[in-house]
Amino acid sequence: MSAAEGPLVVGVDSSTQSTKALVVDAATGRVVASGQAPHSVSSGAGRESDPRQWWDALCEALSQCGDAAHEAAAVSVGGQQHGLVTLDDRGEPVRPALLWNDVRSAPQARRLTEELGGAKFWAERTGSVPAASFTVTKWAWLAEHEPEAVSATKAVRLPHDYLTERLTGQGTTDRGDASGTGWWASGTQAYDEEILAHVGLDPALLPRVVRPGEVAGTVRDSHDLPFSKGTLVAPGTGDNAAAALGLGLRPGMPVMSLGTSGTVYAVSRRRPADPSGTVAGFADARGDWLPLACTLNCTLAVDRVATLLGLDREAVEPGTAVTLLPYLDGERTPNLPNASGLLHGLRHDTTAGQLLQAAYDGAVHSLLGALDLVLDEDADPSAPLLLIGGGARGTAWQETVRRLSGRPVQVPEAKELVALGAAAQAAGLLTGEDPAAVARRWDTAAGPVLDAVERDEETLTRIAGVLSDAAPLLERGTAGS
Ligand SMILES: Nc1ncnc2c1ncn2[C@@H]1O[C@H](COP(=O)(O)OP(=O)(O)O)[C@@H](O)[C@H]1O
Ligand SMILES: O=C(CO)[C@@H](O)[C@H](O)COP(=O)(O)O
Repeated sequence: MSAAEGPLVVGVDSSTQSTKALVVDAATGRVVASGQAPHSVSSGAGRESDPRQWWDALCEALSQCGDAAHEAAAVSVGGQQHGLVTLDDRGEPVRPALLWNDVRSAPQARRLTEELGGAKFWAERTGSVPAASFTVTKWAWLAEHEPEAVSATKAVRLPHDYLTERLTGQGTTDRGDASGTGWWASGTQAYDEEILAHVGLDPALLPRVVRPGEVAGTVRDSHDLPFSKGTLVAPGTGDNAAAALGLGLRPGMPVMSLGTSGTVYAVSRRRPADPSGTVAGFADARGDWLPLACTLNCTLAVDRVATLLGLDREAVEPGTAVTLLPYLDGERTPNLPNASGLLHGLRHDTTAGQLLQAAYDGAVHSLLGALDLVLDEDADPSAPLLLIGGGARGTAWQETVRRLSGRPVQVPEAKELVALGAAAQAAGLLTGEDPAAVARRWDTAAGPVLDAVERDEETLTRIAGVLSDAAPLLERGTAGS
């Protein structure tokens, strides 16, 4: 492989299932080395991971990159959003982190919304109506169920903050990830002392919010760190905000990400505030906004249906009249945290491949229902939908999105847009450039565009009908759940 033309930077994506690291030539965007290592997530009632696993996975992913990682001049960490990391006075996790897809805090989400002025108050104040994913609801759940853990907590972090702090020794976060906590006011762009006081969280336990383009710190002097001492550390951000950087997004360009979570989002110049709660009014990692809707059931849920049917994930068959709402983990969009999966319309002649197609349709329907809401009114409706995340590699996902959206679909050739976005942020620290401009210079969004096909309104209407008719069942949940 030829020598790099510019300094090397490292971008990290610490997502739900694994950590990916890329070593990138800052001059050209060429990926010089890459690594990946998995994490485990608890099953059963909650979704938890030990943050130390993320660190071990980061070190493993970087060791797969070889010497290149040690030569990096700057690094940035993107991470799964919302997770509640509680640290003791030695900086060790008090308990495993409560992840974004843990729905146990749904009652606290409802209660907090009511106690502090309702959905409109929250949307105007923080940009979002808190669902069970938001960190503030997890803190309230912990206070109620494990008060001893709350007493032992001396620092509260998000997943990307935890990793950044292990590199620099300093507690920092950024506006993108802070905006998913529920205790960051989007109007003032600062921690919201009223909300914090309401949930009994001392602001002194929270990390400093580093500004876009500011250095979060430098790598500490310690022999067991995977970088050289003094390497610059960028603010990092949440994984969706990192992917927005990695695509060099401009307002009006819609993205659909298919991973453990499904997300749809776009960059906006206007601060979002959706009192219906469908759209989370996140900040992006630059200075704009990132209205976003997120589902809990995406690739893992559809893969699970394929496994149950004994099928390869691509073995879909057309012509289904079956509706499958794949809410295996409860759901956030629509907001049905107690829901489970639901099947309707099964006949003697239904094939396994049609059932699998119904699972894809159900997962994509939830995301498309929110797409128009995350786009500004003046966005071009014919702009291609950028399809990213692990699922974007799959033909069945691509074709389902194309058929149900009626839009052209662009699949970037670059696989790891979150890690690339983090790398672009690290490169921006070195060159002084806007990270999104860096990504555009690297041409990271380039990839084939699949032409639009006529939108399958019949399927969308059928799914919406089942969803509406089954609402009481989906709200109630199943016995024992
Ligand atoms: N070729 C493929 N076709 C369809 N799905 C895929 C393919 N490769 C990976 N996936 C899916 O991608 C998911 C992982 O995507 P990723 O975006 O890395 O997830 P996360 O960021 O949530 O950890 C897996 O659940 C898997 O189902
Ligand atoms: O909760 C959200 C967004 O609000 C999720 O998108 C998480 O950020 C997890 O992302 P993945 O691990 O699925 O990429």
